[in-house]
Amino acid sequence: MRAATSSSEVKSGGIALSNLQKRYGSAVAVSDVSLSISPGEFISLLGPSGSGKTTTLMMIAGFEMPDSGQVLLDGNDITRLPAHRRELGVIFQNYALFPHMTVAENVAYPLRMRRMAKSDVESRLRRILDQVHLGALASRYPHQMSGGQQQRVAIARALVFDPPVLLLDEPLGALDKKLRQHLRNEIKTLHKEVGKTMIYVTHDQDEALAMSDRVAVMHEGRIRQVSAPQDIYRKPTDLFVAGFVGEVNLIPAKIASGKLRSLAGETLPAPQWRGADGSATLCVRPEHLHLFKGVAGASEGIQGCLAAVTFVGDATVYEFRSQSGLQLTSKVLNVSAEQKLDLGDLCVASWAPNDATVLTE
Ligand SMILES: Nc1ncnc2c1ncn2[C@@H]1O[C@H](COP(=O)(O)OP(=O)(O)OP(=O)(O)O)[C@@H](O)[C@H]1O
Repeated sequence: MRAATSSSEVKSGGIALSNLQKRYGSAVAVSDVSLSISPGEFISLLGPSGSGKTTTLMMIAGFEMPDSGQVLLDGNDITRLPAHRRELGVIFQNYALFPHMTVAENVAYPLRMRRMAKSDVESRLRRILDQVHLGALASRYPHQMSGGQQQRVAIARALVFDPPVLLLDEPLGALDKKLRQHLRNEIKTLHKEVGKTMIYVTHDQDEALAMSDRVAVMHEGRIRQVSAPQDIYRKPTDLFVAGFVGEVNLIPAKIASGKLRSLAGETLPAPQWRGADGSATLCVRPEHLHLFKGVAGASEGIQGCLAAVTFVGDATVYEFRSQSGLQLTSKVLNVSAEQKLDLGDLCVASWAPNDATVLTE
């Protein structure tokens, strides 16, 4: 028999979005978004400004109604349910704490709204404040705390009523870089501890890659790819994703008889190609592109010369210009002080076949 719980049924936090569509006037903000999120998963919606991330999150939260499509929570259609009846935790960039309430009062607010018994409020409050390391600051007011501490209060307030899903809209956007990094680790740890489904909106690719089980990359209202962070970076399936996440060299190519050639006719190292002949773009990350000095006549790769060398601390960035005018970037970690290439050196740019991704439109 299932253990007795509070009034509502226990929810496990699985979310399914099915063909969600939202327009503002004639502008399409979200177009045909479908996504299945497992209970306990940490998923990021990543994309540039205006790509539809917040609108998607707001439709899950119930603050926006889709024009068509469905939002399911644990298999139940909640598309038309008002936000306050969805019982999902929501955290915004600007904390939205009540300035005249202490930390404890802010965090306890959702429980008081639900008319929870005072003793239960106290025990829940103590537990959640400990979890976000705010136990010692319970009687402070928001203006007496740093931005990072205020954001922790907002997280505690969203978690205190034990929602199955936490929706976070750029929660670290207002903080400086060091604090962002610190808090993203804290949120990740908290995610492991509480095991809630977390849906995290960000335009910061490092944040999305570092925190998520999966990343959904959005562009112009559509999801372009949903994959584990490693696959988003190593195996982009879409030109927008390849260019948006990390740095990449994009080399226009032609495929003939399964072989890839640059437009200047050079043979390009690439994984075995089994698709149709035609045009393609070969993607190779700067850290995978190697420059070999003076090997004119090499059987694979692109010939050219070194156009710029930039020392960036942990690495050196080499700008290479091919004989046909292509500009490519190679990044080499500075493991020794030795620099093997000089400006103007003739060299061949090449890479391991499996480090390249071939994309066709
Ligand atoms: N209330 C609104 N009225 C009119 N247009 C809107 C409204 N909300 C969003 N939009 C438009 O819908 C599109 C998607 O906006 P959305 O806020 O979802 O993008 P986003 O990816 O979250 O961007 P950002 O990172 O800048 O917040 C944008 O073109 C935006 O201008």
